Order: sequence, then structure tokens, then C-alpha cells
Amino acid sequence: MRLGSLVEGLDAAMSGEAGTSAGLDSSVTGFAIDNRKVAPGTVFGAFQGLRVNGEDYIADAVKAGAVAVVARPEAKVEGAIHIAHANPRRLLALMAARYFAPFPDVTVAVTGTNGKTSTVELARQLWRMMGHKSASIGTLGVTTSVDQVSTGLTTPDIVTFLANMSGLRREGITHAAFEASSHGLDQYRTEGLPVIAGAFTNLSRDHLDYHGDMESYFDAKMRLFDEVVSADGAAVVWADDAWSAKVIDRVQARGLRLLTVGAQGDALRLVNRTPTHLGQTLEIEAEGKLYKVNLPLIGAYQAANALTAAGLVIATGGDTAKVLELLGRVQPVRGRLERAVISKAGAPVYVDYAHTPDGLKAAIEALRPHTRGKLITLFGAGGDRDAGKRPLMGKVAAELSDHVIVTDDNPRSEEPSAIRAAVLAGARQAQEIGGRRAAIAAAIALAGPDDIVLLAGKGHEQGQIIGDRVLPFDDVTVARECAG
Ligand SMILES: CC(=O)N[C@H]1[C@@H](OP(=O)(O)OP(=O)(O)OC[C@H]2O[C@@H](n3ccc(=O)[nH]c3=O)[C@H](O)[C@@H]2O)O[C@H](CO)[C@@H](O)[C@@H]1O[C@H](C)C(=O)N[C@@H](C)C(=O)N[C@H](CCC(=O)O)C(=O)O
Ligand SMILES: Nc1ncnc2c1ncn2[C@@H]1O[C@H](COP(=O)(O)OP(=O)(O)OP(=O)(O)O)[C@@H](O)[C@H]1O
Ligand SMILES: N[C@H](CCC[C@H](N)C(=O)O)C(=O)O
Ligand SMILES: [Mg+2]
Repeated sequence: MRLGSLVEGLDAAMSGEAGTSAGLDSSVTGFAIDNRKVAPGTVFGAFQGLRVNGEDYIADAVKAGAVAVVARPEAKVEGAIHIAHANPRRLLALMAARYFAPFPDVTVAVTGTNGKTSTVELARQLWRMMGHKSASIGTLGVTTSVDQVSTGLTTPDIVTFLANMSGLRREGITHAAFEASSHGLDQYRTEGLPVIAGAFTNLSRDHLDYHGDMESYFDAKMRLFDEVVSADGAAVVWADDAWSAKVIDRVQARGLRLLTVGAQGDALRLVNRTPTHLGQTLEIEAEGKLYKVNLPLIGAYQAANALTAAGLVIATGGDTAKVLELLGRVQPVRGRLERAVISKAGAPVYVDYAHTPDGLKAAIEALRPHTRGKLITLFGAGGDRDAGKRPLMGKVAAELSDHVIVTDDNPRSEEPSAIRAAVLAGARQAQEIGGRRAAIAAAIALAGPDDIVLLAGKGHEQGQIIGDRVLPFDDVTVARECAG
């Protein structure tokens, strides 16, 4: 592909060879945002990061064969074409999207503090049951009905993201749902391609180490509706969150088609919700009719994600009655209220990915109606992440559980006992057991036949990150080993 066709019509200033026909005729062979991935013919995006300044690697990228560099006007580029823009991340996304097109015809995105993975996964399942070839991209990796490949991050970098989307299209995928994390939105990691609908799940405390305060965190998420979703696209908004009204204002200001879902929703109104032994019965009002759905997943939060996923499928052309009927047949989402084992004493042990105060509350409340005896909650907080959420997680767990065990969850570069102390500051009565395996064993040993054990924070994760080492660790496997 010629460089000229990748920049034509985009608002970018070019220097070096660019003004000449030779420059615009240069053949582009790929994109990279890391100089170590540059090959001859690559367009290199030089971004200022939190850790290092990508502009410091421009000379190395040129040496490796970069044909052009997308960077701020003040960056120094010699020996390649400088494509200058005040926001190089955004410009690179637009150019790379032209390079990697085409993409799946129907692409939707989900943002929110909690529920993104569950919602994209449930949307993928609904599409599949409707006969579409579908995929999701997010924390669980790139998932299709036949494959799951991990990318390491919830929202991979822009080049990986667009290359994956393009690859899915080549495999025949027509429908794709992806997670738009606040980091990803802030860093323009998931855009450039047409996104025909976006969804909002909820907003609560997380990632303030990165965003500073809740308003900035909210603004980062709102880029999905302000800029990423196509101007003629739709927004599906969970209506029962404290931030929902503000989201709706933004959506309406942009002029997107709005579908609200939840007890306060209009498109899918949740009229009633009754927990059953293996799931819950939902009564949903839509288009003037009342539908009854036997959702095979437990917990109010899973009902919320199921409704948001249904909203996305309906917003992109799905028939309402059919979509609601299919909700009765969805499969559980890996690591989200997953029942790992029943202990020798008879206590069910659940694994859940709750890693915020609000997530813990949602997970505990989901299990409470199923608990006859004690609810035993085990969790920790991640190192090198928002420290302010730690005591709040402790407080929620202590208030809503009958017994709390505070342990480790990816301490990363931090001292595990200091993280536990910060959590314990909000949960003074809690038991402290460093070392997650020993803690899980203790939690299970404590549980009688009427009790329930919740292992929170790691969900599907396959490792415990200690320092810069990732030690194999899977809550489900360890629970089975400790179950007796
Ligand atoms: C805080 C954060 O989001 N950091 C991500 C971000 O880093 P950054 O832009 O600040 O980059 P940097 O490391 O300072 O480097 C600047 C630039 O120089 C380039 N570089 C760097 C070194 C080099 O030798 N050569 C080179 O070219 C880098 O590719 C980059 O473009 O861009 C990098 C490249 O894509 C990511 O690897 C990195 O993720 C780090 C590892 C991370 O831990 N991110 C987490 C917090 C994250 O993003 N999490 C969210 C999930 C949150 C949630 O859903 O709850 C996610 O979407 O996964
Ligand atoms: N709608 C919801 N409301 C409140 N809590 C939720 C909701 N959905 C999920 N949770 C909680 O958050 C946890 C993570 O869910 P999920 O993986 O779907 O969210 P996510 O937004 O993708 O998270 P991440 O930010 O790590 O990518 C769940 O295990 C549950 O404890
Ligand atoms: N996407 C979240 C996942 C947290 C999971 C938890 N196990 C932890 O490591 O804190 C993050 O990167 O903050
Ligand atoms: Mg996720």
C-alpha cells in the first residue's frame, strides 16, 4: 500500500520526502509503535508514554527501515518522512485502520468499570446462536467459537488490535464486540475502524492511580461516545448506575441513537428479578410486551451484563423476541461466579474476578441469596494499581460477608504485607493469610455444608505476579486441590 493513500485527506503536516511524489509513493509494509518491531517499510508511531518517550527511539526506528514516523511536530525525524500531528496516537489509528481494513461488518464496543468482559462475551454468544460468525476481544483475549488467544492486556495496543480485527474478518467473522478500557480509550488503542454501537455498564472507583479523579476517569470513558462510535451509531446505556444520567447527556449531545436498559431502562426494562437455584428469572418489558427469561447465570450483576449484551445485539439489528429467548441459553463466562468445586464438607466454592469495591459488593450480593450458613470471602488487592481502593475493598467485604480472609493478588513490585495492611485498614476483624494457596486452603477448611466460599480477584487468571515473575496460579485448580 502507498503512503499517499494512507494519509490522503487526513489533517497532517508532512516533511522530509513527503512533499515529493517519491515520498507519497513509498510502499508501506506495516505499522509499529515499538521500535523493536520495525521492519523495512514500516510506519512508526512515536508516542510520549508514562514510562519513556517513544520519540527517543525514532533514530533506531529509521535505522531499522521505518519509511515514515508519525510524531508530534516538535519531534526530530531524520532520514524518513515526518508525519506531524499534535495527537500522533489518534492520527496513527486512522492511518493504520486504512492499512488493515476491511474489518468485521458489525463491530461494537463496551466500556465501564466492571462488566466489560462479561458483556462482550455474552454478545458474542448471542450472535453465534443467531447464526452469525462472531468474536470478542478483551481481557480473555481474542475469542471465537473455536479459539481463544490471549493478548495480555484488556485492550491491546492499536496495531495488535487492528491487525486482530482484520484477521477476524479474513476468518469470516462478521460480528465483533470489544472491550474499551479507560486506559485504551485514553491512549487511542481501539479505534479507526467503524464502531456502530457502544455500551456503558457502570462507573465506580478504580484506576485513580492513572486518571487522578473520578471526573477524569469518566471523561476518558466518554471518549467512546464522543468520538469512537460512528456519528450514525447507537449507544446502549445501563440506566441504573449513579453515572447513567451523565452518560445519557453525552450520548444525546452527540446525537447517537439511545437504548437504555435496566430497571430504569426504556428499551429493555427489567421489571422483576427472582433468584432460582441455578440462575434467575427475569421479567423484561420491551416494545410494549412482557417477556420472561430464565437466565442460567446467578447474581444481579450478571443479569445487568446480559441485558446490556442483549441491548447491543438488538441495537445492531437483532430481533428483540429472539434475542431475549436466546438469553435463556447463554453459557457462563469464565471466572465470573464460576463454581470451581464443592468441598468435601459440602460447601460450594466460587471463583470471581471482583477487583474493585463495587465488584466485590456485586459478587457477594450475588451469592448471598444462595447461602444458608456463612459467606466466607477471600481476596487481596493488586500491586502497582490504584492504592486508594484497598481499604474500600476491605470495608465492603467486611460489611457484607460473615468471614473475611485477606491474602495476595498480584503484588507485582510492591511488598505483599503492605498491600494486605492497606486492605485490613478497612476490615479490622478480617483474618490475614499471606500466600494465596494457604489462604484458599484455610477458607475451604473453615466452610461447613451450609456455607459458601468466594475466592475473588483473579477469575480466569493463570498466574500470580510477584516482582516481575509470573508464577503459575489458577484459583479454580487450587480450590479443587484444597477441596479435600
Ligand atoms: C499505563 C499503561 O496503560 N501503559 C501502557 C502504554 O504505555 P505508555 O504509552 O505509557 O508507554 P511507555 O512504556 O511509556 O512507552 C512509550 C512508547 O515508547 C515505545 N517504546 C518503548 C520502549 C522501547 O524500547 N521502544 C519503544 O518504541 C512504546 O511502545 C510506547 O509507544 O502502552 C504500552 C504499549 O501499548 C502498554 O504496554 C502499557 O501497558 C502497561 C504494561 C499496563 O500495565 N497497562 C495496564 C494498566 C492497562 O492498560 N490495563 C488496561 C485494563 C484496565 C481495566 O480494564 O481494568 C488494559 O486495557 O489492559
Ligand atoms: N454489571 C456489573 N456491576 C457490578 N459489578 C460487576 C458487573 N459486572 C461484573 N462485575 C464484577 O466485576 C468483575 C469483573 O467482571 P468483568 O470481567 O466482566 O469486568 P471488566 O469490566 O471486563 O473488568 P476489567 O476492567 O478487569 O477488564 C466480576 O467478576 C464481578 O465481580
Ligand atoms: N484490569 C485490571 C485487572 C485486575 C485484576 C487483579 N487480579 C489485579 O491484578 O489487580 C487491572 O489491570 O487493574
Ligand atoms: Mg475485562
